[in-house]
Parts: sequence; structure tokens; C-alpha cells
Amino acid sequence: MAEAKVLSGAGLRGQVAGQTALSTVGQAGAGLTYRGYDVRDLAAGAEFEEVAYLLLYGELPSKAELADYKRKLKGLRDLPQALKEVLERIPRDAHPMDVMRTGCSVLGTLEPELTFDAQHDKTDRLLALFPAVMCYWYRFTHHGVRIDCSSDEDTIGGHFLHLLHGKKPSALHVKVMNVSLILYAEHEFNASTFTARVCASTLSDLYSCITAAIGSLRGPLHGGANEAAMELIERFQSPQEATAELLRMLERKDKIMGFGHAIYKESDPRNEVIKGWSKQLADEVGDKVLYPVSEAIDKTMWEQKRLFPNADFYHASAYHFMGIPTKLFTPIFVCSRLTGWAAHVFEQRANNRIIRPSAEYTGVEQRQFVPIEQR
Ligand SMILES: CC(=O)SCCNC(=O)CCNC(=O)[C@H](O)C(C)(C)COP(=O)(O)OP(=O)(O)OC[C@H]1O[C@@H](n2cnc3c(N)ncnc32)[C@H](O)[C@@H]1OP(=O)(O)O
Ligand SMILES: O=C([O-])CC(=O)C(=O)O
Repeated sequence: MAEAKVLSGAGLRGQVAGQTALSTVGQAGAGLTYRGYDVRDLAAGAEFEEVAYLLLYGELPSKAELADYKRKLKGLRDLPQALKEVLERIPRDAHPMDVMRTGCSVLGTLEPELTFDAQHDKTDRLLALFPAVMCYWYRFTHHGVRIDCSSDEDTIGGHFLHLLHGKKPSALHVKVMNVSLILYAEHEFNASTFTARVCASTLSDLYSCITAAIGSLRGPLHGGANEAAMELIERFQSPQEATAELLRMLERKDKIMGFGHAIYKESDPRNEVIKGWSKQLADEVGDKVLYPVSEAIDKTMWEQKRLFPNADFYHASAYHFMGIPTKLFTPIFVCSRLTGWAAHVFEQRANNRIIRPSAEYTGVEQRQFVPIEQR
């Protein structure tokens, strides 16, 4: 059973900054729950759309509700022409997280949230269309094709893989995407969600909250770590080489991306799930390097620092084995975490007070103003 991490010091660590009924993180017994359900049970038995519905609408759907919800989302997948034109203008070497941020913001000008009554419909639209924002830009700028943004795929994960690769994905890959989207969906007051709530607390619109959250997720200390972890593991040809270099990196006090956590102390419950799927994908593609290298880094980090892989580390190899380009790793996180962000925005709006903490002043004492001619 994981103990709660002892929290102190900077970064607002250990401060209760509000209330939520959406998830628990790092509590004894179950490391992560969404509205009371253990994330491992959801990842094993649910579809991502069920989890999205749970977070956004409050309860797991019945079969009929899920079928209706998936039908609704399927009908909302295509991008407005004006958004496609904007995406075509974004440079090939732009970071895809900047593309997601811009795509979200532009949609906010085309289909604005005029009243908060529209918050669920606007969220469903973003949920349905985010995979196409990423894939339309990527395929246009990298392969010169204007893809059809609708597909017959039953799930968001399958739809994303279909748009990216231009063909029907395998059942295994659809399953892993589904699990991945569930694992990334919600995580209490992490940096990007807190950003969304701060924005919501000013009574701003949903698109502003989500755009701001994407900006926070982009950094390598948060969602950007899955991409940074891939850049690390692909440097090595063998576990021995990885271990030797890791020891040098730790000696230099480098941060190893994909390890450690602000709240969890001994393990991240999402890791065991995605690690298992990464192993299965490694076997499928006959990998003899990346997965053993990942395990060697994992072992060395634990032995040397007592640091464990977080949700991001084995996501890197899992996504890679499915042929997903590294720079699209963090945008996939956006497609999932949108559900948590939006649910937090709804929660903030339902019981709002503007979030405005105080600062401890550390500057100079009050002093006399000196006119510019006398300075
Ligand atoms: C989905 C997610 O967003 S999960 C997080 C993804 N981010 C990463 O993987 C980035 C790498 N990890 C980190 O930078 C950190 O572990 C964070 C940002 C996740 C958490 O930061 P904090 O809460 O400040 O970490 P914490 O207080 O546990 O750090 C304790 C010590 O371990 C070190 N440490 C923590 N993580 C790492 C790491 N990944 N590599 C090397 N050292 C580390 C810290 O530098 C600190 O050392 P010090 O006491 O000598 O200063
Ligand atoms: O909670 C955090 O600080 C980061 C994290 O794991 C997440 O957002 O999924």
C-alpha cells in the first residue's frame, strides 16, 4: 500500500488549493481513482468513451447511453474548413503541442462557447475533433496529403490511429490506445488542470481554459516527459550502454524524464498497466532493444535514487511500437486529459470563487521615487 508522500516547501506542495469530487491521487489503498473507481479496473474493463462519460457526466453510462454518446462523438469528428486552412499554414517544424494549442484557440473563434449551458456540447466537440487537429496538420505538413478527418472507427483511439496511418489499426493497437487514453484522463490538481481551474475561476470560456492547460502540459516536467523519455531511450543500443550512461547522468545530477512524481512516493499506479502493454507490443514487433533498455533504466533509477517510472516512461516505448512519431506523444495526452480538464472546469464553475492566492514579498523596502532627470 502506497503511503502519502511527505510534502513541503515550494511549488505549493502539500497545500490544499480547493476541493474536487473527480479523482484521488496517492491515497492509501488505491493510487488513483476516478469518481471512486480504481483506474486499473477502468483500464482493464472499460472503454475510454465510458471513462470520458464518467468524468464529464458523473456516472458510468448504461449500454444505451454509451452507444448514444459514441454516435454523438462520431458525428463531431470533422474539422471546419477554416480550421483546416489555419492548420495548413502552421510550419512543418512547429511543435505539435503548439498546433493543438492553436487548433483549440481557433475553434474557440469559430464555434465559441456563448453560455456555460453549452459546456458539455463544446467539450464533446473538442473530444471528437482533437485527433483530427493533430493528424490533419501532421499529414499535410509531413506527407503533403489532405486527409479525410472522419473515419468509421468505433473509438477515439482507433480513429486517431486510422487518421495517422491512413488505414484500419489492429485490434491490439486500438486496445492499447484505449488503455492509454484512460490512464491519462484525469489526475486531480496537476499543473495543467490547476491552470484550467485558475482560468475557469475568472469565468472565462472553455476554449481559453483548455488552451491554457495545453500550454502547461507541454513542458517536460509534466506531459512533455513522454516525448523526452523517448529521446532518452532511443539513444542506447543495449541495456549495458543505457546503465553506464545513466550512472553518468545521475552523477551530473541530470533529471531523468519519465521518473519521479510530485505526489506518488513509491510507484505510479498507471505505470504497471502501460508497462505491461508496452511489453506485449515489444513482443509483437520483435523488439530486442528499446524495451530491455527501458527496463535497465527503470532498474538503475530505483537502485540509485529510489525513483520509479511515472505514467510517461513506458508510454514512450508503447507509442513507438505502434508507429506513432515521437513528437505526437504529448498531443495524445491532450486528447485524453481534455476530459479531466473540462470536468474540473465544470466543477469550478459550479462553485466558483476567483482563485487568487497571496505572495510573500521578498523585494526591497518601500523607498522614495527619484525622477528620471535625477537618476
Ligand atoms: C504525467 C506527468 O506529468 S508525470 C511527471 C512527468 N515529469 C517527469 O517525468 C519529469 C522528471 N521528473 C521530475 O522532474 C520530478 O520528479 C517531478 C517534476 C515529476 C516532481 O518534482 P518534485 O515533486 O519537485 O520532486 P521531488 O520533491 O520528489 O524530488 C526529490 C528529489 O529527487 C530528485 N528527482 C526527482 N525526479 C527526478 C528525476 N526524474 N531524475 C533525477 N532526479 C529526480 C529531485 O531533483 C530531488 O532531489 P534533491 O532533493 O537533491 O533536490
Ligand atoms: O499529477 C501530476 O503532478 C502529474 C501527473 O501525473 C498527471 O498530471 O497525470
